Amino acid sequence: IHFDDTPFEDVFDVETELGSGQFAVVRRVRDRKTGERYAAKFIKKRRYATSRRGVTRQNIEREVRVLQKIRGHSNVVELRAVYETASDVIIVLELVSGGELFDHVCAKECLDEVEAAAFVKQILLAVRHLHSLHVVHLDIKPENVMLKQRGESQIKIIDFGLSREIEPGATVKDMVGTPEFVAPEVVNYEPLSPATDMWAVGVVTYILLSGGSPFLGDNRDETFSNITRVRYHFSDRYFKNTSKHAKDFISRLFVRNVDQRATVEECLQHPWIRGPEGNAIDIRKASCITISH
Ligand SMILES: Cc1ccnnc1
Repeated sequence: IHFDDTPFEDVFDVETELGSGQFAVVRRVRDRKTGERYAAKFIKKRRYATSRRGVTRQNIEREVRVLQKIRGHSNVVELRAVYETASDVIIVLELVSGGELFDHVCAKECLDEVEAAAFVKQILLAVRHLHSLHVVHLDIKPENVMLKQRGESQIKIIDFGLSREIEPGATVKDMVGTPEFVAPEVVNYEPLSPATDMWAVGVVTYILLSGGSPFLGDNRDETFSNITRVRYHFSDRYFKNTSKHAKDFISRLFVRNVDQRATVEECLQHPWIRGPEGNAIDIRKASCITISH
């Protein structure tokens, strides 16, 4: 990828803001020469070691290293270039403009199993790609999954700000992630692993099928207590007509013991994903192609 010293402003016109976080803002930019549009993530650099503002160089370099390592999968956002100014590091990414999966779900309140399974299958394919490279995402949630194009079914995981490389056998302990999506080992400050991502896939699946969050409490401590006690249920209101395959898929992920929790491979082999639901979008796509002849 690009690392030469051409100033960012000489190459791109900055257009609209796409999103912002604690120390980063994502803006849509346009390459003046080619007209191509990208998403540029401006990460504020930490000025002094003692400061709590901005991101440390170590963490910025980790995100760039992960993005470089995982390039080349259709469900993972593509890194295009990295620039640096006095105050920011600018990560130029492929533009994913279909909106958040979260908004797509909200628009429908919840999805039918066919559509949910097709989205979950793509998330599993992206997670399998990460885990095969010994990368764990550690912040899988609907806000970090976007539709490539509006009205299409291809999704991309877009944010790797908390991701890290975990070599097999190495242990990482950190209190990272978004409370309602974190696994018991995160709450208990025990070693994190690829299994930590799989718990989050369970939470996303539960939300896609019901519109509700399985462990969310009235406050952070209650949420954490629900998680460590694996306290959730399939309310009849949303799960009465949900297949037993879908419920079994989720139950295999909400397992406190990381050694017994389903892996990404086991999830991809699960009947709910391999069954008609998991492939329905492909079938539907295939059928609409035949219809359009
Ligand atoms: C927010 C975002 C991030 C990456 N690519 N497109 C959009």
